[in-house]
Amino acid sequence: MTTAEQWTPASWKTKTVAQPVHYTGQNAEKLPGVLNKLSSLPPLVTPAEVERLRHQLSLVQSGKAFLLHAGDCAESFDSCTAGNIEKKVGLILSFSLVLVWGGRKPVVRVGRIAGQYAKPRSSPKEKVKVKGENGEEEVREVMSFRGDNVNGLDIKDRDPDPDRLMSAYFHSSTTLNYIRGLLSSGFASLYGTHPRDWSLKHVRSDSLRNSFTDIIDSLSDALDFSQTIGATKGENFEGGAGRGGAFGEVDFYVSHEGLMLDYEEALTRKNTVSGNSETNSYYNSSAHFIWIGDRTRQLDGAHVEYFRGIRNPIGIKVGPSMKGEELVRLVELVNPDKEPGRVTLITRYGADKVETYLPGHIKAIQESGHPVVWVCDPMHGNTHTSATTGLKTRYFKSIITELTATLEVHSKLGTYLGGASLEFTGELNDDGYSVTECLGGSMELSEEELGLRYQSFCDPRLNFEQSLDLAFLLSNHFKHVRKNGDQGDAAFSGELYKALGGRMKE
Ligand SMILES: O=C[C@H](O)[C@H](O)COP(=O)(O)O
Ligand SMILES: C=C(OP(=O)(O)O)C(=O)O
Ligand SMILES: [Mn+2]
Repeated sequence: MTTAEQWTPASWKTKTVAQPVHYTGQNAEKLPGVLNKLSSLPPLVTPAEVERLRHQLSLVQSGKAFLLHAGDCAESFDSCTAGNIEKKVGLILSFSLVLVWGGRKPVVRVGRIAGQYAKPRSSPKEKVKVKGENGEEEVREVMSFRGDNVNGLDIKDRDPDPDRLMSAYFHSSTTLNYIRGLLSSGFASLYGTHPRDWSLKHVRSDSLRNSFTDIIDSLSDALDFSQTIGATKGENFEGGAGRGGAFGEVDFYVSHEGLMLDYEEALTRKNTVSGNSETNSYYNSSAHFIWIGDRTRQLDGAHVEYFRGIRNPIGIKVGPSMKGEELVRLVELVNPDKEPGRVTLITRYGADKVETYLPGHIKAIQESGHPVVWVCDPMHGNTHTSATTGLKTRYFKSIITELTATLEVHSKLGTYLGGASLEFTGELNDDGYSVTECLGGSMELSEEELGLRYQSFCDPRLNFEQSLDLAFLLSNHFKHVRKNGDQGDAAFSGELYKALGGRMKE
């Protein structure tokens, strides 16, 4: 292992790269020119914004705020449209509004947006059915789709092309520019939907609809009241009056998996400014927050080497194969000075595995004395292929069961579940309908309906309605904790939870 002194933005190149992308022929020749250009382009985010998020994450860690990390599994260049960005940001704002209402705590919003273009895959190759020259169907093996900044979804476009890295930069910057514009123009309060506009027509069960209606009524009343007395214009968590947040009206941060290290290195900048950021530190300027995936977190690997040298707050995905001692060594490597707000552990085991793995991970970290933010990703351990359609999907009930189980373990061990990491989207199809990628929820989406509007390029996302179901549940939980002072047991197992398919304890 190299020492801290020997870190450079390029020192990862001396290590083994998991999930590598190989450019060949002319594409390999093009790569240095593309990276050179990327390294001279302006940063997408600034050191001061990154420091602000670090600070807010340290508040999450101490239980004073909650982190909502959410968005697409994989963004695509084609879906970078004004409408889609508005719907995605709108859902994050709506979700966080519901949480703030229940928990009376600030929510730190970090979108999986403006750069989430690279995917690790279970297998580097996949088999696809194509029409042969004589019109007959044949099976061909092609490189798996690795996200728009590597190759294309079209099977004729699977060779990795470095021009896509440049495109990723410009699509990220366009997305970010529009988000900044929206939020400094009053989107959060003026153009985002008001809870009273949320339709509950999709909710199949009458009692569930009544419960949701009650929540929406109380939330809307609270909003109307605070607007009437002008409270929303005053001092708030975002630090400053009115539109004083980092992104205008409210703070909003962007994130992606830091998978393509060539790209991350090219966007790494040494900070020369002093005052509101660390002089001479290296910042990744492609996003406020980047994370290491569960497939690329090897202690002696290239990703950990790159991540340990940047100043940004980072996430680490923690799955069932992580050993307790390995987790501590990893956290030690990326945060030797035990700085609060620097490391967020995103656990993703699968609903049935939480009790087996999470307690050991929590105890190992507790004994090490490392400050971390604990976040639950209830999505990635709960993916399966639907037998009837062959599509990847997730049950809403597994998602909420993983969340409940995680909350309970944290409650028992005296740690704070600081956030949720979700794959969801508010995007609509041309006819105004939500995507159909996950099963269940209050709309009781069935296997037969999965194929109707399956638009994800990688993993299945909760749609607007299913996301609000989850927001109501979490919000209810926080309200319960606020009023009763406990975190686990009854808190997440009431009528709402049962009606939405959560697994009740025996
Ligand atoms: O988003 C996460 C991974 O990229 C994804 O779950 C991998 O999916 P795969 O198993 O289809 O490769
Ligand atoms: C790849 C992802 O997750 P994980 O690394 O946890 O599988 C993801 O968050 O899309
Ligand atoms: Mn995913």
